[in-house]
Formats: sequence, C-alpha cells, structure tokens
Amino acid sequence: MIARAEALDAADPLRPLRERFVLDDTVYLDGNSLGALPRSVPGRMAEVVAEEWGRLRIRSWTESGWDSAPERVGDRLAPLLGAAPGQVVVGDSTSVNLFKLLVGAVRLADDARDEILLDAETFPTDRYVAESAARMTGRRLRAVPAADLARAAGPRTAVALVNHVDYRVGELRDLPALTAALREAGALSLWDLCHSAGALPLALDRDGVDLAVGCTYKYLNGGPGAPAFAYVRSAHLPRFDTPLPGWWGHSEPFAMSPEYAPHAGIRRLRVGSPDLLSMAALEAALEAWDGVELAAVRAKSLALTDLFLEAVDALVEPGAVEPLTPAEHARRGSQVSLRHADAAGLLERLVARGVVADHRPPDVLRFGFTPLYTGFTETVRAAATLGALLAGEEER
Ligand SMILES: Cc1ncc(COP(=O)(O)O)c(C=O)c1O
Ligand SMILES: Nc1c(O)cccc1C(=O)C[C@H](N)C(=O)O
Repeated sequence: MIARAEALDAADPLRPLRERFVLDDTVYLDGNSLGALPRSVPGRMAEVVAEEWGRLRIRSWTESGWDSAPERVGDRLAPLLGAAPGQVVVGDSTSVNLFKLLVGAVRLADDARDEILLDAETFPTDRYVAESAARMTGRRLRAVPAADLARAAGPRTAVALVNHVDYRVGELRDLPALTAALREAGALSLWDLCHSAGALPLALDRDGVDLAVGCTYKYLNGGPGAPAFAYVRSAHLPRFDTPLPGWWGHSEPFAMSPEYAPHAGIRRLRVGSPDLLSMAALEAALEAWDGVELAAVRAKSLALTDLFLEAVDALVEPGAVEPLTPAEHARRGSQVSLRHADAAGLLERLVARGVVADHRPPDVLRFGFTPLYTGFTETVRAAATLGALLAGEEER
C-alpha cells in the first residue's frame, strides 16, 4: 500500500503546492481545525508591522489600504466561494457573523414567517447564537435533522441555518438541493461553510444561496483566530438590516454623523475597526491559492479520504474503530471520523507518535485532509500508526 501511495504522490498534480507551507515530519491531519502556516505569511507580517504600522502609522489606514481591507480580502476570497465581487466581507468571528446574518435574515423575511429552522447536528456556537437570535426576534427555533430540513420548511419558515459539512462526522450536505427546496418554501438559506470553504468547490451565486458564513483558519489557512467571512447575495443587500450597525458599516464613517446610514453595499456588514494584523495574515495566506483549481482540490481530497478509509480497513484490526464518515463521495467532506470508545486516549498516543488529528467528545477521532499539503504516503502512515497502536493496546 505504501508503494501505491508513493506512486500517487509522484503523480499528484498538487504535490508542488506543499512547498507553499511550513511543514515538518509530523503527519498533520488537523487542518480542519487550524490550517498550516503558508510561507507567504511571515514576511508579509514583518512588513506590515515594520512598515505599515511602525513607519506609516495612522497614514496606513488610507495609504496602505487598511480602510478597504474587509471587502478587498472578501473579494479575494469570493472566487473560492463561487461568488461575484461585492458580496463577501471579511471580519469578526464566525459566531458574530452568524448573529448578524441570522437576525438580518429574519428582518428580511415576511413577519408571518415566525420560525427559524436549525440543522439539529450543528456546531454548538450556531445553536447558541440561533437561540439568542430567536429570543431577540420573537421567533420560534426548531431544530431538525439536516436530512429532514427540506421537508420541514414551510410557510412559517423565515430562514434555515445549515452546516455544509457536519463537523463531527464529516457528512457533506446537498447544498444545491436544500437551497432550492428552501427557496421553493419561500424561506431563506443561511449556510455555515466552516468545513467546506477551501475544501471543495462552492458555487454560492449559481446555487442561489441567500446568506453564508465561514471561518478562514481551517482549509483557508488564515491563521489562529483569523477573521471570518460573511456572504450576502447582492439581491438582498439593499434591504439587509444588520443588528450590529457599527460605524464601520456606515456609508460615511468619518462624517461622524449621529444618524446611522448603512453603506449601500457589502460594507454594511462591517461593524468596528478591523483586526488588521490578522487580516494581513489572511490576505497573504490566500496567495497559496494562486493558480489552484478547486475541482483538482476536491478530486485529491476524495482520493486521500478513500485511501485513508481503505488503509484503516486493511491495517487496523477489524472492529477496533468504526468509520462514521459516509462512504459515498457525494456525502463526504474532507475529513474522516472514526469512532473509538477511548478516542481521547488514542489521540494522545497518536500525537506522541507524530500523527496529529483531533478528538470530539465523547468518542470521535477526526482526521482532516488538506489537499494543498497532505500527501498520500503520510495518509497511509497515519492509518498504519493507528493500526499499530490498536494492535498493541494491551501493552499500554
Ligand atoms: C461549523 C463551525 N461553525 C462555527 C465555528 C466557530 O467559529 P468562530 O470561532 O470563528 O466563531 C466552528 C469552529 O470553530 C465550526 O466548526
Ligand atoms: N476555532 C477553534 C479554536 O479557536 C480553537 C481550537 C479549535 C478550533 C476549531 O476550529 C474547532 C473546529 N471548529 C471544530 O470543527 O471542532
């Protein structure tokens, strides 16, 4: 199997992209939590600190383009999301953007639409934010398994908040079909793309997505706590009424007007002063995508996860772990989750052996595959290490 993996690495058209990242001998399969450091980042950060902050100081807001960074970086990201310019803004965290878009969605919808639908298996922050948004707007929050959302949406639904990829088991949801079903029911779609942005091709404009959020520190490699993104379909922008109308979303922030007048475009999603250093790191990190086709990224992602599942099957004692990630390509994100009763303990021992993955309670081991830098040989090595650890379990 190693020989086959080596041949796959040798033939991999994305293999040279690995050089764009700072990596070592560790098998790093946690890019679905924190992406590796792109080589383009450190030099750019040093320059921003020394030149833009150190020398130009306040002048950088205009002379270094700091003032337009949220929408400029948004437009840089937009092609990876399948979005035309002017609909993506970068800033704040995913949680904060979820709040803005969820309350904004309720305000866009008809008053008779008195419920918010929530993907029942959602990442916790989405649920916390949705509970508060529902309370604030006087709407009922109804959690429904993702597979039933299309059927659940009806004349009372204002908006449905859905995760594109389930963070625990790595299941990919049918975004085009569910978006169309929601639209058919007259409801808005709000997609959480944290686990799909940069992992697979997205076509938000073509698929009719209304609203979307996502983070940039996973498959987009923007760095720890990197600013998140928010997408608002251009048709909704004129009526989009943000619940966080900060001065940075004003049409003329420096007019210092006592009245709030939202910017006509996506800038109305901005709130307060952007985190420029993190924004600069993200902007530099996005250079790793220069010339990269997302179709090739998806093809490699599926080849990597296929190989990992096959290697686990071949190299891990039967029954020792249970794959939770769907086998069908159309339902698989860019991670493989395995169930093991002592996932936390197993993870600790994997990390000690140079295989970094992560664990989600109570019993899930997650392995994230980042096609820009993950190789086939190391993928087999990770499965082999897992197999060896499980075979020697009694020796612990
Ligand atoms: C699906 C999903 N949504 C939201 C978040 C939270 O994002 P943030 O910490 O940027 O608010 C995460 C991960 O942290 C996530 O995996
Ligand atoms: N955002 C994270 C963080 O600030 C610290 C540690 C991990 C994370 C993560 O991104 C976890 C991730 N969203 C998950 O899928 O569980």
